[in-house]
Amino acid sequence: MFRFGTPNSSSALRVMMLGCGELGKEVVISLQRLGCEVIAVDRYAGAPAMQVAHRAHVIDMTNGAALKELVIREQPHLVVPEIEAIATDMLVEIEREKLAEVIPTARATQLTMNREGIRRLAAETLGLPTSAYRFADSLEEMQAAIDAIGYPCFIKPVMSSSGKGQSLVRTPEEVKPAWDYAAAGGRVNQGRVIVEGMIDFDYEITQLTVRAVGASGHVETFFCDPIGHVQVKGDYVESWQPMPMSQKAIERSREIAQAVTENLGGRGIFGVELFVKGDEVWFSEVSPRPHDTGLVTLCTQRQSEFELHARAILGLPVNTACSQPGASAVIYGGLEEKGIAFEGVAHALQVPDSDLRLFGKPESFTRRRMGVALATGQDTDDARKKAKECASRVQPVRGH
Ligand SMILES: Nc1ncnc2c1ncn2[C@@H]1O[C@H](COP(=O)(O)OP(=O)(O)OP(=O)(O)O)[C@@H](O)[C@H]1O
Ligand SMILES: NCC(=O)N[C@@H]1O[C@H](COP(=O)([O-])[O-])[C@@H](O)[C@H]1O
Ligand SMILES: [Mg+2]
Repeated sequence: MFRFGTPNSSSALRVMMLGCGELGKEVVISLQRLGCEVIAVDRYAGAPAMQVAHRAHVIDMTNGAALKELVIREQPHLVVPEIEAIATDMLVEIEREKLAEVIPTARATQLTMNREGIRRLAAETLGLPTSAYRFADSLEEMQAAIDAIGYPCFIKPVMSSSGKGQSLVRTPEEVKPAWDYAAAGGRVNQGRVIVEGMIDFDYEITQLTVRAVGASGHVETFFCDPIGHVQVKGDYVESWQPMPMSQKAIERSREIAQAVTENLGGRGIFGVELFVKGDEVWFSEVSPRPHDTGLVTLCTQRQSEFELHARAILGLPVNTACSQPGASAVIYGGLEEKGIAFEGVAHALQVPDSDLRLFGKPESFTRRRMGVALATGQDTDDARKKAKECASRVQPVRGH
């Protein structure tokens, strides 16, 4: 389907990454290995994926005009969104005018950048089980929504990720602070929130689902083994694969993942977030791109989620097999500082079967993810212990 060429020549297969964090960095490395020419774009200079791309641009990706101008100038074959906060209406225009192919589809990026779009699609159009939910544009409306849904419930800005602006509200006293926090924490301040009833799950998983060209010559659906994870303040701190599940829960998870990803369409990997209690499964949300909890696949799968994404978008065959149990543990910055350093790296890698990724983000924040420890083991408990030990030995310190 695509002609593979030589980067920086007229035969190049050009891919533009919109968003250049740790997830994009690994996708870019995979694309580079397949000889693509990669153009990295983000809102700040020196972002992780920029450091491994052919060239980089710093623009406001929520500015549609700036985005289109850059696409016209760079003429990528593929545009690959890596974050939600992008002018997705412009991606629709770019797709319609055939300026580039948008991964997985412009509509998928539009629906998933806003919690309202994907929630209404999943619950109302596809009839999938989700938490109870309502949307609100003011504190008064939010209070009314909470009165209808009941405590405890989650408040989230409609546009946010990694738990930013998210609160768990248990009592009436916590309502106003949750509204204020949502207004401050949304990636694009819209002043609109979703109120979600709390699902009392046993555990939660990410069902990585790949839409790629299969042996039939058509796009088919492929599933990875489930990934278990632990979230703190709405952000993932630990993940492991494979997560043991009942056969029924696995089947239900895959049915839900298939329904959502088929509707979103296109090619690429999707991180379908699900809550599980016994054999019952609820849909939470979906990323039409690699998922942070899927960093674990760097040590567990024949082809990591990043390699799978690169292959799928390029029309190449994929293999979703998990070859060994493994785990990942996040390394946070722990300090507010530019150009930080990391101590204890050699000591960390003395943990048997461990590995590390240090993302190279130019600036550290206390709760910014700066790296991840990976480890394999006899089983996921063993791997989790090793990954956590490895992560704990890495000490972010002032760089000067
Ligand atoms: N309705 C809910 N019931 C129970 N737990 C929830 C609910 N909503 C969110 N959570 C908890 O908070 C976590 C983060 O929520 P969510 O995925 O919606 O946030 P996010 O900002 O999109 O995060 P990310 O971008 O990392 O996926 C969930 O993984 C889950 O642990
Ligand atoms: N849950 C979504 C997620 O993990 N996204 C990843 O975090 C980066 C932003 O990090 P930053 O906020 O540290 O710049 C994004 O670019 C992406 O790689
Ligand atoms: Mg999530």
